[in-house]
Amino acid sequence: MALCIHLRELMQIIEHLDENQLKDEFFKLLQISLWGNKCDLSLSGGESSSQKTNVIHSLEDLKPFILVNDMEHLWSLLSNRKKTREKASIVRVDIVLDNSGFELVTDLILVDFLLSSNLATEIHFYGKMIPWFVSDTTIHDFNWLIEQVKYSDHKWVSECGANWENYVKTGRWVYHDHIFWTLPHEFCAMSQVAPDLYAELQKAHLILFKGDLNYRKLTGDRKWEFTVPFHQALNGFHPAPLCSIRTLKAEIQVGLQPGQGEQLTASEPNWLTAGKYGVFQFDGPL
Ligand SMILES: O=P(O)(O)OC[C@@]1(O)O[C@H](CO)[C@@H](O)[C@@H]1O
Repeated sequence: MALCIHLRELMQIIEHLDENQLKDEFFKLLQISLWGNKCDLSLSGGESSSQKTNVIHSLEDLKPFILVNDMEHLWSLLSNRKKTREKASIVRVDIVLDNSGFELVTDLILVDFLLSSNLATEIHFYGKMIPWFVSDTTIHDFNWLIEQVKYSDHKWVSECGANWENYVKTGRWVYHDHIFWTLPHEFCAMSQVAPDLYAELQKAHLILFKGDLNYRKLTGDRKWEFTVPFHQALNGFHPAPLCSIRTLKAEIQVGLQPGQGEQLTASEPNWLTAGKYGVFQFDGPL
């Protein structure tokens, strides 16, 4: 609820924000979406992991836990495109969703902001046809959430839901299903196994991959050295510029500075799996 209210407050002033203020807000909403990925039933042992404190107030404290931070690349890509594009041209951001519930709210708020700030003109979502893990987003969860938000008793929250419904109706938000997301393939096999999906992703100007499972599939779930470049670990999967937004819950991480992984292992043996650390890891030309 607090996030929807934050978004509505932002909408009131968005036209008056200068470049730096807009960038600050973008970075805030990116981080909220990152930490939204902490809310995962696999970490809470099935207990509800809804957000009880307002995450907006914790962002500064959480910054040291971002191990790779390519948020600047995302800003450069989208803000340059906004400056140079023709008026009627499309800027498409695709988002490969992860958990439903709180994480999905943070994702919808982020992409609503992208449209409202004209950093993007169209958002394409990818959910799962069947959940891989219990909390994975399906079309049912996506529609249900929009409906719940729309019928909130709080006027501003319900306005958010009404806007989201309208985005879907007018085609500014497009939801895609594809069986590939619940097949056992790593993403570098997509162009062979699901060329239609790969071609769809190629239409994006930026693809956001949410969560740990998507990171594992992006990097082929291999035991890479921590310093291997992200680009290399993607193993030829480059449909469009992309960014993983992920808290670490599995024993895999690439693109770190020399010694960074070893230092963390020495001080916090479970740093790879506890969901305490996060990354914004970008690959692509700017
Ligand atoms: O993709 P998510 O939701 O961020 O994480 C799901 C996940 O934590 O569950 C598994 C363990 O049960 C992990 O390997 C896996 O990555």
